[in-house]
Order: sequence, then C-alpha cells, then structure tokens
Amino acid sequence: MQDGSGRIVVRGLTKNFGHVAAVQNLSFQVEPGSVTGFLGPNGAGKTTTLRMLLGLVNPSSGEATINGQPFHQLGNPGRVVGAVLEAQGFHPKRTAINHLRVYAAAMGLPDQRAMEVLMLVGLGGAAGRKAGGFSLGMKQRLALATALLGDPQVLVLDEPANGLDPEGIAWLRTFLKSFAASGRTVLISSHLLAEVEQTIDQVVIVSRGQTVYYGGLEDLRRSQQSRVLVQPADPQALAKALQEAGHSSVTLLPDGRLAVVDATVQQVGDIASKAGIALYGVQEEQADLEQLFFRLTSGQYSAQGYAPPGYDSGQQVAGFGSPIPPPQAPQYGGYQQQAPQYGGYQAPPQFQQSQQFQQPQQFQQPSPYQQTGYQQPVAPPVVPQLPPQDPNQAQYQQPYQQTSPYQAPQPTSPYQPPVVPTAVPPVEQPPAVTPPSALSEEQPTQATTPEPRPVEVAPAPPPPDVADTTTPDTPSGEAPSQGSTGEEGKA
Ligand SMILES: Nc1ncnc2c1ncn2[C@@H]1O[C@H](COP(=O)(O)OP(=O)(O)OP(=O)(O)O)[C@@H](O)[C@H]1O
Repeated sequence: MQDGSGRIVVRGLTKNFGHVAAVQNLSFQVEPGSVTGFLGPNGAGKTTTLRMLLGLVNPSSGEATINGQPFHQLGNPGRVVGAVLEAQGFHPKRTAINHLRVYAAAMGLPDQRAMEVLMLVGLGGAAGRKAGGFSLGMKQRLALATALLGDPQVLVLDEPANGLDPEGIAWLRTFLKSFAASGRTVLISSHLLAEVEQTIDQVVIVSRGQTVYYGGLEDLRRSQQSRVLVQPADPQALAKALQEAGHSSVTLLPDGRLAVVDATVQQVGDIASKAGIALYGVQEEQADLEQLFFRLTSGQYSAQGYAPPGYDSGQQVAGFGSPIPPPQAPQYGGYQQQAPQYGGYQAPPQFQQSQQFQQPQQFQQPSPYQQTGYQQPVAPPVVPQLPPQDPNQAQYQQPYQQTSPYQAPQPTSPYQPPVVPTAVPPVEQPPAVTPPSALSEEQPTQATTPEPRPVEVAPAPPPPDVADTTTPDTPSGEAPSQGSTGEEGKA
C-alpha cells in the first residue's frame, strides 16, 4: 500500500556486478518538499542506485522504496515518479510533440498534455522538430518533459544539468526549486557539487558505492571548522612549540605548512615568536564546500605512478590523483595528515587546503581543478522572471507562461495536476516502443536495442508500434544481472 508521502527511502542497498561492488550498503532518505543532491565522482554508484530505485536493476541486497513501496509495486508509476536517467534514445525521426503524445496516450492523458509539458520545459517552439536534430540540452529538456507528463509526485533526474547552457542551468534550478516548493520530492544526481550547489537543500555524497555524507547542505557547511595555516621557517620546531603550548591538533601538510585547528592566528604568531621561529605566512582558512566534496570523495581513482612511495593519496584534495608529484611529507610523530575516512556516515573532514594562503610559488598546492583538468563551471546568470521574447523567434519559452497547468493558481505552488481524460484519444502513427516489461532487468535485451541503459522511465511506456521499424524509443534494461559477471557490461 502506497503511503502517499512522496518519500524515497534507500536502506542497506547493495549491488555487485560480478566482482565490481557498485553500491555498498547505501542508506539515505529523501524527503518531499526539498531538492536532494546525490553526489559522487564518476563510478561512485549513483546511476546504479537510481536504476535500483526505478526497478531497472535488482539489488543484491537491501531495498529502495518510493511512497513506501518498491517501484514495481507502484500502481501507476508514471503518475508517481518521473525520471530521466539519460537524455538519449529518442526516435530520431519523431517530432518532440509526437514523442510526448505517445507517452501521454500510454498514460491515459490527453494529447494536449504533450504541448503543455513542452511549453513547461521551454521547448514549445521546437514541438514540430525531430528529436534526432536536437542538441544535448534540448534532449535534456525533452526528457524532462516526458518525465513530467504524468504530473508526478517524485522527480528523479540523473545528471540533469549535463548539456545545458548557463541559462538552461539557471532555468532548471528555478524549475526544480519550484517543483519541490509545491511539496514534491526531487532527487538529482551530479558529479559536480558546484553544478547543483545552488539548487539542493539536502545532499547525499557517495564515494566508491558508500555514503560519506548525508544531511543538509547547510549542516555540511557549518560542520567545517576554520584552521590556521602557517608557513614556518622550521615546521618541526613550531609543531613542537604548539604542542607544548597545548595545541595538539597540528597537521603537517605536504607542502611544508602546518595546519592548526584549535588556535587563532594571534596565538600561533605568539607561540612562534616566543620560540624564535620565523613565519613566512599565516592565515585563517575557512573551508570551501567544493574542496570538501573533493576531500570526501578523494581516492575513488588514484593515478598510479604520481604518488611517491609513502605518500598517502588520501592527503590529496582531488579525487583523481595529482599530476604533480607532491613533496615528500616528512614524518613527525603525531603530526601526519590524516586520510579521509570512508564507510558509514562519518563526519566530513574538518579542514581543507587553503587556496588563499600567500606563500612562495614552490609551496603552493595546485587547486583540485588544476590537478584534474577541470574548470570551475561558470556561475549561471540570474534569470529574469519573464524576459521579453518574440514567440516566433525565441528558441525556448519560459515555463511559467501562457496556458501551462503549472502556472500557479495558488501562491505556494505553481503546479496543478493535469486533467485526466475519460477516454484516451487516438494516437497518430504510434511508434515502436519497448513494452514496459522490457525496462526490467529480468527481460533479455532486444537485439535491435542500442542502449543498454534506460533513457526515461517516468511514464509507463506506450504500446508497441506497428508503423516504425527503427530503433525503439525506450531502451531495454540491462541483461540479467543477479550473480552474473561479464554480461552486465555498461555502455
Ligand atoms: N551493467 C553493469 N555491468 C557491470 N558493471 C557496471 C554496470 N553498471 C555499472 N557498473 C559499474 O558500477 C560502478 C558504478 O557505476 P555507476 O554508473 O553507478 O556510477 P556513477 O556514479 O553513476 O558514475 P558516472 O558519474 O560516471 O555516471 C562502476 O564501476 C561501473 O563500471
């Protein structure tokens, strides 16, 4: 029996693909009324977890429920949960509007609902264009429109910002916040905290298939303590002097600086002065959330050959190892930097590497982005509420305009459920679509299906098509996986 809460519960979820432990004993809960970010580096197990939640992969153990029930027990899943796992796999020759009409018909919704969701995601002007010609960002919007068809209570989106331009990201942020503010549940995955930081309220951070943090984003921010970073002429001597003065939490960083937790800048300066130790730089550091994310998830991949013998890759901020060999960390009794801990629900590390600390070039630690080749995503501009646009020329329309059913009749929510017709209107040229059962892991992959991973599973897939003979819209699920090994190859 559905509890109607809109709550997602993941309890002890585990998935092994042969020898690959994709997800290990994962537990978290996603509450309605908030946007929860599901974050982790590549290969952390995010997609596998979402696929288990959506009934596309059988867990090795544990369970994932929506409204208190596994996905396959939801009566009309398309009306409960809308999901986008990968914005690909649309029939390339089918127009956006026809794609949506097919799914709308399968869910018992009127044709007009297709146009409504297209308008909602800003694709109204591209309704008659074939999906095969869509850009990645347009495909993301079309996939989201498909997920919204059934006016679901829960939205599950895998990397939804992927391919969106800055305006699209800003639009998505506004949309998801508004959706959650209407009392619904939003779970979005990403491997970039910066990409979703302004969107999410709660965060589940996974690394190597395990939860490393689960809680409010603000709590995560608050959990970080500042520390004093100091560059002394003689780190050993200063560490000793600090310890003798009662400051036991002193960490020697690979670049030769000391990080002191329970002391102020003034205290450190005074102690150094009394001990006759010259300081070349001292600064209080407030930990950065993005760096914390790197720290929490570091070690997912470590680049062999870069870390010198004895150097603990856990000291690195970036998760992919450092392309620049760090200096050999001298070993001090009791002052070694601690590697981040994994497994279970552990508190995040308290300290982060300073990027502002002023010191000679040779001591500077490259930022995580420099180390990994990433660039910090450009913060999207603030989107005006209703920018002026020419309906004939604008590529995307703002979603909260015109006749959208989501236009807020009530001040608290822009959403209204769509009208469910008493009779299903006929569908023109129904295309080939994988039947619902083919989404299941237990179904063998169809020979004509090019995509081993699902696209959108939100609505119940429509009936098979007799006209189209090309690639189905909806890819099949994975090959039988329980206990198998090499047959579960990932695209
Ligand atoms: N069908 C499969 N068969 C075998 N291994 C798989 C399969 N699906 C996922 N894996 C493995 O499970 C691990 C987790 O993969 P998953 O796709 O869940 O990670 P992710 O966090 O979503 O990564 P990304 O951010 O790159 O999408 C990886 O090691 C991956 O290779």
